[in-house]
Amino acid sequence: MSTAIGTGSAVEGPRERLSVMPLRRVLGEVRRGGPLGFLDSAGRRARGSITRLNLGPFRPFLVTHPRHLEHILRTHAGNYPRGAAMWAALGRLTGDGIGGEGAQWQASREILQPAFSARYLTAMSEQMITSIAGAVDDLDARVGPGRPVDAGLEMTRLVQRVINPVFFGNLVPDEEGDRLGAAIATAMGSLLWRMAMPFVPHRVPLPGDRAFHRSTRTVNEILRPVITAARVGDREGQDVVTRLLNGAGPDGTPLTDEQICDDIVALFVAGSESSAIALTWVWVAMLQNPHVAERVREEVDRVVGGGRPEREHIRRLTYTHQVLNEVLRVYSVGWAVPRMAIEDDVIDGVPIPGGSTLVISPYLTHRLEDVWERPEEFDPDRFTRERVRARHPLAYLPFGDGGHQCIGQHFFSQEASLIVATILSRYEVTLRNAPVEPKLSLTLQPRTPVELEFTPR
Ligand code: HEM
Repeated sequence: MSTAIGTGSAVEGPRERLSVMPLRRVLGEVRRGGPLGFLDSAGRRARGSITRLNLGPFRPFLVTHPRHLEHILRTHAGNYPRGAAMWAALGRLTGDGIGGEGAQWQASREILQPAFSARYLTAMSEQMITSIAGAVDDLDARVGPGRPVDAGLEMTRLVQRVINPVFFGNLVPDEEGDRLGAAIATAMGSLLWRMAMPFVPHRVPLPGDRAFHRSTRTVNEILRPVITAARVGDREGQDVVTRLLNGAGPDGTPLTDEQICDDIVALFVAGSESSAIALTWVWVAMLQNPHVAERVREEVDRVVGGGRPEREHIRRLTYTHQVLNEVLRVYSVGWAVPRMAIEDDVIDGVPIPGGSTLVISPYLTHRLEDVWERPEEFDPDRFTRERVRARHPLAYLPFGDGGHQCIGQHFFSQEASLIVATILSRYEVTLRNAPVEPKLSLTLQPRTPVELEFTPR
């Protein structure tokens, strides 16, 4: 067996160049194991080679090997923008700024990036800690022995409380922030049909259309007055709304209210649900691996002690961060990252016609046997500094890579470590419904609601 991919940048290619998965095999695998069973089987057969999936009228290339990812996301990124047809529907909700491509995207990215830099987030950590402590105080009233709660709902609440000050400063009360998050989640869910059938014209009604219009009305009702109020304010805050107000588009003119709204919604869409699901997986993974949970708890006790976490604890929670990394390896919430080839190209000897869709799958890259030893095993020690350095940089990409790499990765890492530390320093946590299996949707989600029991320590 070749091990070259696992040893730094000397990357050996896959055994075959191109494999093809015919429609009858695709259908057979979906019938047997559902969409996730199909994905697993496609990954096992491909073993890193580029695979053409025959899904009827839609024939994307599935790409998983780090060397091929480097070609698409780094060295030839100009030929591979976002823009796969299925994503066009989402554009109705998120606009053409940070959720898009081209000059407007670039302008939004430049405005927003400083609000998510490690440096700024460190400065914001006190506020994050206070938001999390407040949200965990609220949780206190609902939990106790024999009173399990739905982890997905609770993690969503926590994530929204953390987002609120960073996005809106003090402009939106928590309850309105929760209502906004819920409306955006509904709008996104209601687009599933449009994403699955991008060829259906908008004048033809599809399920979800009404819910989409209702929830986007709610989003506007909440956001527009906030933007109007911020416009006439002193505009000195560092929150996302103020930064967008003070920023400019590619032609140097200020962003319109609609563009600001779109960028805020795009940030919610990209950051809120993914973080809540990832945090839900954190509890599942820890509690299904008690030796890991024990090590995390021991670290939290040693670093944080009995009180509230503090800013300087964040970087000292090294094992906790390794666990977060391993969770995102095994449970890659963003399991697919689509791209579109503009012009004909050749990747590692495989011709890619212009106009093709390519689906990069971090979920499958994170399971390549030539890169990861015993990939099915949950082992946070894969993320010690030395072992990370020894791997190809594109062997691990839960937050994507290249120009569109996730803007919120430090945000997630900081909020997640603080949430885990705050909860573990106050409660014993148990999982009531193990084992929890994943299912494939727009994101990789738990198949059933995750029930957690919190017992005060
Ligand atoms: C566990 C949590 C998260 C995961 C797994 C995740 C995953 C990803 C991935 C895979 C991409 C790349 C998409 C592409 O290349 O097309 C991405 C982009 C993005 N993410 Fe995240 N994300 C997470 C959290 C967040 C958070 C907390 C925020 C903001 C608050 C955020 C905001 C964004 C934005 C704005 C983009 C688009 C960046 C661009 O196109 O320039 N994400 N994310």
